[in-house]
Amino acid sequence: MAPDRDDDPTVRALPASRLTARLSTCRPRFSGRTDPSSRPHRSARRFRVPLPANPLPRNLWRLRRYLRPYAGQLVWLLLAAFAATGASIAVPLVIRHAVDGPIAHREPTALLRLGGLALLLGLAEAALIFIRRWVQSSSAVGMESTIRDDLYAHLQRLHIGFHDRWQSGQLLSRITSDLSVIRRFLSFGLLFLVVNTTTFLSVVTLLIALHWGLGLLVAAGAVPLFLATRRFTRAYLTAARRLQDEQGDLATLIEESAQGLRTIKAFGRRPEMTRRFGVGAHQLHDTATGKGRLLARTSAQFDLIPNLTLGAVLVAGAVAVAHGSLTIGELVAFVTLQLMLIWPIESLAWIIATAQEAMTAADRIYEVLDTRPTVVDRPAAVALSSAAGTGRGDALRFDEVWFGYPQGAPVLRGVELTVQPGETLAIVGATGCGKTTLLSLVPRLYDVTAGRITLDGRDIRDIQLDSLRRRVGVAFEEATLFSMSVWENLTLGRPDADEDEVRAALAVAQADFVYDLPWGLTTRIGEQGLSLSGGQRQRLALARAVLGRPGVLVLDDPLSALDVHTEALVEQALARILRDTTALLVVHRPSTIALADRVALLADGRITAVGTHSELLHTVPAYRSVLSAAGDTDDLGLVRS
Ligand SMILES: Nc1ncnc2c1ncn2[C@@H]1O[C@H](COP(=O)(O)OP(=O)(O)OP(=O)(O)O)[C@@H](O)[C@H]1O
Repeated sequence: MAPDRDDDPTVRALPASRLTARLSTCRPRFSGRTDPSSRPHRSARRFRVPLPANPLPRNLWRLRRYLRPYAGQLVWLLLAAFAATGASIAVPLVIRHAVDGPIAHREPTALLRLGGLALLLGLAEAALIFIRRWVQSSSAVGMESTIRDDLYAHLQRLHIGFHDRWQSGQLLSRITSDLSVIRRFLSFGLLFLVVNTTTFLSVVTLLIALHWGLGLLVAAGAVPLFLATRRFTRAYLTAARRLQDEQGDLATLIEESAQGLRTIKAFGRRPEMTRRFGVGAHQLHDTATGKGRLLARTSAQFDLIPNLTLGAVLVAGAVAVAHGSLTIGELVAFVTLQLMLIWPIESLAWIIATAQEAMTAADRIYEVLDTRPTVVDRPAAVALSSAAGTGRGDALRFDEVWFGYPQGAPVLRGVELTVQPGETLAIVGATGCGKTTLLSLVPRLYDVTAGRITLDGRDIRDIQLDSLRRRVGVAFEEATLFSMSVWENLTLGRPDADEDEVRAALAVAQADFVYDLPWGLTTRIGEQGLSLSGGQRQRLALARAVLGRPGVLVLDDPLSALDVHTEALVEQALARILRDTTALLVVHRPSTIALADRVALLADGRITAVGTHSELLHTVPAYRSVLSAAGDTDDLGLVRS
């Protein structure tokens, strides 16, 4: 049975417009950072997982659970496929009877009957192939979408540390092209493997039954096929993997170029990026060509072997007919049956190639699925009673907190800090000292390496994550907005928020501009909110954080992108919110310190001073120097007064 040519990856040309969608993946790669103090660039961290010495389809086999819901359909599919093969095998046997019977004895009525039977068999085969394809498409697509749902849900569960390490282009390609490779194998490759093997065995058995000597000659063709297959599988697995690695690299490059287009253009780096892309694309082209040639070489051997045996059978068959040990009808049937073996043998290289690609694709998918989330609910974790919106606030305490990123020196080294209920505490420190890191620990984006953080006296790891994150409102300096409506962006953490709450949050963040957007709150904002200015994005992110007045607010320099006038207005409104909320603010600009009741100075991974702004200004020289480095003296004067 011939594989559908459309699904043969070596046959189909890849339109350029579908490049990103089809870009495949590589394993996560990590090369370590040369400078541990610098923020790592995600694409620079790479690690390669070497191919196992004896690659086994273990992970592909693990995917069988996704086949289970389609077991009934698969049975029908196989029955239809086997029946179609049976019908096509029966035709040569009918021809044999026709040649040795009605044709030899000139009996037109019997010939007509046998001709009609052959026609019916042909029609039955066509109908069965249609049924097989119909069932095949629905089960394969359903299976693919279930695996995709699971993978996406798992990615959402995984901790931030995982996403720090993995290039998003790699994840994207796993969830798109790797799954397509697996679908292609499960729906076509596997089916053809089963059907073609069965066809081969049944036809060879029939051939031996027709004439054992000639039959064994055909069966002997399997030996060189087996040897060629062994050589091919090993080499192809390596080539397929290399290609997927390079596709992943290129996908990442395209993704980063698209995201950083403004920077690339502003710095006039277009030619350099084009050159880098050219190098990657060229390498990919060479690897793909090498892989294609490997397949072409093996396919040629697979084409040659059945044709050589066919030639040998014709000569030996003619001799057998001459000696009377074979009738002409038997020889015609023998040769017709043998012709049926050509495609199953020729397609073997394609099937093996598809299987190899599916094996590596399954490996890559399980590299993600097998990663366990490390930031999870403890078994006895409790849900917080909903105090959000009551204005009660919670006491937040950092108790001898240590934290370091993997493969880096500790960023926080025994932080001791208490934020009283309803208090606003500002964290000040030199750039890169760990302020954002400290904030990220509160909603448990990362877990502390040692020590503990408590909320109302309870270790935050003993609080259910969902419940903790509902209580803690967060806005980071880089305001991330999604390709959704303004409303959806605002209510991301509070889908149950009503219109009044949204209006109040927008008022606090001075983000009323959203009502002037073409469709108001239903306006869809572009990818990452790019159609909005930096200040507008920041105000929306702030509104999202304060929506529903969370008990704890964690804000990372929330006003940095605002002009002085808007900043003053936001500060006024925010001050009212902060009055009865426990808040931790990272502050870069001295003017924002006015929002805080107290200030803590973070230096060398520790809190080295805590007090009111004026206390620190007068008594801590390091505080003065951090602030004067961050703002002008007017700002300091403003706060001082
Ligand atoms: N995801 C990460 N993986 C590894 N290291 C990181 C990561 N994020 C930050 N770091 C490192 O941790 C240190 C503290 O970074 P952090 O962003 O917390 O500093 P910061 O005080 O907020 O800086 P800034 O004032 O410039 O915003 C830096 O050395 C940084 O390179």
